[in-house]
Amino acid sequence: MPIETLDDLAVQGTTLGVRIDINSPLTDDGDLADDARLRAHLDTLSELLERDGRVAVLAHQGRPGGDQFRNLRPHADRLDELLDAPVEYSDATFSADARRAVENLGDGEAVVLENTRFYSEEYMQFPPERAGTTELVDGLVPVLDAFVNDAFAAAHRSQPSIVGFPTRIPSYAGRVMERELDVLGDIESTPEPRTYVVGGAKVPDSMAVVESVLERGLADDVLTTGVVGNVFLLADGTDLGDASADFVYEQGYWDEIDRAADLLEEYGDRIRLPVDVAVERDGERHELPVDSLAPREGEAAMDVGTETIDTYAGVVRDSGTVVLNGPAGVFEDETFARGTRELFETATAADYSIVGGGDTAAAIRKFGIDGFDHVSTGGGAALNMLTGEDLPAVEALRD
Ligand SMILES: Nc1ncnc2c1ncn2[C@@H]1O[C@H](COP(=O)(O)OP(=O)(O)O)[C@@H](O)[C@H]1O
Ligand SMILES: O=C(OP(=O)(O)O)[C@H](O)COP(=O)(O)O
Repeated sequence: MPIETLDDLAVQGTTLGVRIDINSPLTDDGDLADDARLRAHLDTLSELLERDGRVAVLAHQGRPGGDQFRNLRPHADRLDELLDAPVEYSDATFSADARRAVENLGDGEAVVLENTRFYSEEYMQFPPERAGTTELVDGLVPVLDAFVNDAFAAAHRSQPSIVGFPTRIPSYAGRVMERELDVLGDIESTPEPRTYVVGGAKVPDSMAVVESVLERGLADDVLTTGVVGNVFLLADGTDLGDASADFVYEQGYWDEIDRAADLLEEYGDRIRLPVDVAVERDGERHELPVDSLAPREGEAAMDVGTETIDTYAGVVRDSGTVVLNGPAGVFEDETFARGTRELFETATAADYSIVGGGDTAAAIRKFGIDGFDHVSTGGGAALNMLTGEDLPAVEALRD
């Protein structure tokens, strides 16, 4: 069944729940460090407001327990600056206060409701029917006429605010969702050979994708960087030192080492591991080859090393298609930004390049890199889509 879009929605005077993904890097003070994801949704939001809709924005920020798990006030303030319409902030998500804030909207006005993940069920995965009976959905449905899902970056999560509303009220894809589905829908026709560069810190997501693209023969090469690369190195028997291993353990990713070992056994010829890594020693970047690693106490692998960058860059340059998700190191710290900056720059040289992810997009903007064929708002979502997997958000809009 085709998905309905904003072209199919009579917007004027209707109250819309609009799920967007403005999950962004924050400063230590909780301010926005990058607003790329907010800007990405401006088309959808301004269109709905110009068409005299009443917009209740739903969004998440961070993960429970993480240092990026904060309220959405800075996001609301920034949207208020960026949009040509009044945007209020409500510190409630689905309570009577939230409903009041939504009911008080006039035509062409918006309110940003509080971080959906402040509510515990929102961080669980449910089948759509069950998601449609959660408190969040139940609480808001009485004050909404329709739902718009523009949160492509969270489309791989079967969470209440993503898949619940379409079981209850008419639902539509926003402009970001529509564009991403168009561009990413057809990976099998992109030029070969295809190289997937996976990095960043969301190891289970990356592992699932690596498994899928190798199994389906979509990837000719998988280049591992970031924490993902560290996990593969640990799986390969490299002693990365306690600091790197503790980091993986603290994130709860210990099982991923076994998974990486299985993947190396089955597809080792197509998976590349870093041959050197960078640690901080005496306040400076210090590179260590992995075959003679001697990290000292407290030294964690924070970036891929120069030899790895050069080898990977060669593979990337010769690729027909490069799909890239996740920074190669702790790019926020200039000492460890080299791997990310150089690999990302090289990726623009491939015949066809797709990059995605919140932090990935932030890194691209930080380093001023352009020339990618498509910069997706989603990281995990884009990769999932590129594996041919169904995205729960899209299935929910279809049903
Ligand atoms: N070796 C590393 N050790 C610790 N953190 C890392 C390392 N490499 C990358 N990171 C971190 O990964 C984070 C981004 O990961 P992720 O959220 O998976 O990316 P994206 O949002 O693009 O999908 C960044 O904050 C970066 O500092
Ligand atoms: O940042 C996101 O995904 P990404 O890191 O894959 O780009 C989305 O907001 C989804 O967040 P989640 O991975 O905590 O569910």
